[in-house]
Amino acid sequence: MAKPVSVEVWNPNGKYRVISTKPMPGTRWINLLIEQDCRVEICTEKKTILSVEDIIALIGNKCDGVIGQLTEDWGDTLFAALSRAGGKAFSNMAVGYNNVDVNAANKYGVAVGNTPGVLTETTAELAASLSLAASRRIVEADEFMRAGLYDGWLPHLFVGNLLKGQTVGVIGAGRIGSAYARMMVEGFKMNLIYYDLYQATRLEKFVTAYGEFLKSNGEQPVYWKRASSMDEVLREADVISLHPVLDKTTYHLINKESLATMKKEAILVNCSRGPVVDEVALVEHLKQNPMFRVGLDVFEDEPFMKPGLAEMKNAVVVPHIASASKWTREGMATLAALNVLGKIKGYPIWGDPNQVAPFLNENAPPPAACPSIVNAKALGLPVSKL
Ligand SMILES: NC(=O)c1ccc[n+]([C@@H]2O[C@H](COP(=O)([O-])OP(=O)(O)OC[C@H]3O[C@@H](n4cnc5c(N)ncnc54)[C@H](O)[C@@H]3O)[C@@H](O)[C@H]2O)c1
Ligand SMILES: O=C(O)[C@H](O)CO
Repeated sequence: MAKPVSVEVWNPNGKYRVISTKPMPGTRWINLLIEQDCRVEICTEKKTILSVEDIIALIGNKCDGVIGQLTEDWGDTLFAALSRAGGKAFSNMAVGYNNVDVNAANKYGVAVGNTPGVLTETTAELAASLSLAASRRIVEADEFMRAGLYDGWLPHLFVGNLLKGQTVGVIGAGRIGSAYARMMVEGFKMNLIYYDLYQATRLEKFVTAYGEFLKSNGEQPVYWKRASSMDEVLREADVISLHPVLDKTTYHLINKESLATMKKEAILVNCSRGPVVDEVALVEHLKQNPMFRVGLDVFEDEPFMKPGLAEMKNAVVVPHIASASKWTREGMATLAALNVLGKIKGYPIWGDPNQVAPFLNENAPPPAACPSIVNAKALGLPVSKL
């Protein structure tokens, strides 16, 4: 039998039992659930990553919905347990849902929510931060300073790359990739080359208009290009940032061969998912090419790094914090809670998961809809007319 798991309970007499596998930032998400007659149980176990057995114990015999995390393995076993407990709703507190077997959820009729939009700018800002940290060698220089090694200005000390006028490459120009591209183009006047399965029309229009604005001010304009292959981006760009979903088509998209295609002094940033990069090949490439630099927020075997990565001076590494701003994390919690609540209450699905602002307005009640359910079509759930 699974060990009991410690929880904090809110509104013990609520009609619907909703579980959150982790404490989440803010209190709005808790209040929204309580106002709609939910008993909210928040797992307070100390261990960071809950096992499938821990979550089965949390679900118990009666559970209407679960808010879970990207570190959890939501497959057949958990959806079967949730379904047995009468649950019909699950939401990841994340936009990515590669940890969720959506087919298994469909089999048990469980709606799967995610949290798009609210983390777009925050995540893009971290990708921009990593681009700068890597190009200007900020972490290396900080370590040098703290080690007491600075004994005076030198012409060669921590020389890095200038971004202005260089080319930024974006692989996966969806919400986050496009927001990052705009920051790099507008902030640093970089040219853009991107690769995506779909045309990023709004992004193209933005770069065209910004280029015209610069030209009209007598400045060097910026340009964009949609690449016909990922290799074109790898060959031409000076800074390359990865923003695709993780699926079969993007697993090890960056590998030994693709790394060899990139410029020797290029910068690679990954704020998508670790397995998009073959990390063993990356470590080898970093060893062979000391002027090649990376900024990584995500890792192939989180929470671990592949051997050798931690020793590489040309790598900047942070622990999957790209969406970690207060506003975003509270908003993610709210969207996840409203996905679960909406399904429990039988609400329809919000028409455009890219426009979630009405759910985030603290001064008005949220719309009676589920903000983002990824398997809405498969489950035949109705779309809101709001
Ligand atoms: N590090 C973090 O904390 C963090 C935060 C938020 C999101 N993410 C990751 O970023 C991903 C993207 O989020 P988003 O909101 O921008 O999603 P999105 O769906 O708006 O964008 C993903 C883009 O990837 C493109 N794509 C899919 N397959 C591709 C391929 N084979 N080659 C090139 N492009 C491809 C899609 O067409 C789409 O435009 C999420 O799925 C998640 O895994 C990570
Ligand atoms: O997919 C996501 O949302 C991130 O990885 C966590 O913010």
